[in-house]
Amino acid sequence: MLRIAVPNKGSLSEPASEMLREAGYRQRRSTRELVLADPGNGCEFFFLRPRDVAVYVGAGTVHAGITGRDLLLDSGANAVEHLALGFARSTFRFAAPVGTMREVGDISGRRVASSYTTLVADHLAKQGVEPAEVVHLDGAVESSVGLGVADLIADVVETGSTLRAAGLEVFGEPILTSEAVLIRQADAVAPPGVRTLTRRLEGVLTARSYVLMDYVVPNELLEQAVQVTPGFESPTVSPQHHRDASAVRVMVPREDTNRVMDALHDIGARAIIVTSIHASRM
Ligand SMILES: Nc1ncnc2c1ncn2[C@@H]1O[C@H](COP(=O)(O)OP(=O)(O)OP(=O)(O)O)[C@@H](O)[C@H]1O
Ligand SMILES: O=P(O)(O)OC[C@H]1O[C@H](OP(=O)(O)OP(=O)(O)O)[C@H](O)[C@@H]1O
Ligand SMILES: [Mg+2]
Repeated sequence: MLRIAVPNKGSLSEPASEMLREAGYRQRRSTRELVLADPGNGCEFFFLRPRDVAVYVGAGTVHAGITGRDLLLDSGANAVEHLALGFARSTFRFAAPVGTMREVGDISGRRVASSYTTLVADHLAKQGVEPAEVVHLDGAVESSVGLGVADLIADVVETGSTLRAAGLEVFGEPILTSEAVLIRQADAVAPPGVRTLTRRLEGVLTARSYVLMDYVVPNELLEQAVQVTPGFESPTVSPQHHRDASAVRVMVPREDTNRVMDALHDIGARAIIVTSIHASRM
């Protein structure tokens, strides 16, 4: 039985379960359930605190798990990133009261508050910067400067609105860009179940980021049209029965859909139809 750890709370929890559901796995109905068997897929899901996922995966008591890249790096666990999952995207940054700090060197001799103290201490050590102290807080880190326990913070930034409300601004280069990731134990060969899980999640990522495009184009314009829609390897081209034209079917990045339709129409393609992909195995 494959054991998979899934965040039970916070920003990662809902989208992680949604992605697993899309990949064909059973997911819990109530947030009170902490373990869920999915015998049809030979899996068991453990709903754990997002911060603890890497600890279990690193110890080898579960085979894989979903967590944030930032949480994985902060954990120091014997686990590695296996597949980036494209949700809960954020940056991890230093921030200080507006107009007070410009670069990472300004942190020397200052107190930095964070929920990710290992990540911050490692980063500063690599930069050769010695803070006075790295203060560990559980959350609401933006309030720590106003309340006088730190001079600056290092925290997750998405829109930046929490920072602004606290009178803080980011400075220096981003420490990290993070997103949800599938992780597995370091230096262990992934069991077959993890390979299936990975393929299924990759299938969801493809279905989310590509559409299927069909169009009809006169044969003398086919090469021009195919240059606009090269697909993954090569588009599928079928002859039209009554005309000197071809029907083309090809995958197109979802974000390019309208630009590509306009370009095809300008070339002379017609009957351009876009379909969402429900599931895929590439
Ligand atoms: N506003 C946000 N936008 C995107 N990702 C976020 C945001 N806040 C936290 N994350 C990501 O979620 C993960 C943090 O998990 P955590 O359990 O702290 O979630 P949370 O949303 O902060 O919940 P809580 O603070 O209630 O425990 C990290 O990978 C972090 O990068
Ligand atoms: O840039 P923004 O869009 O404002 O988002 C970033 C904020 O979201 C998270 O906080 P969360 O709500 O998880 O509270 P926490 O600090 O208690 O974890 C994170 O810790 C930041 O505070
Ligand atoms: Mg949080």
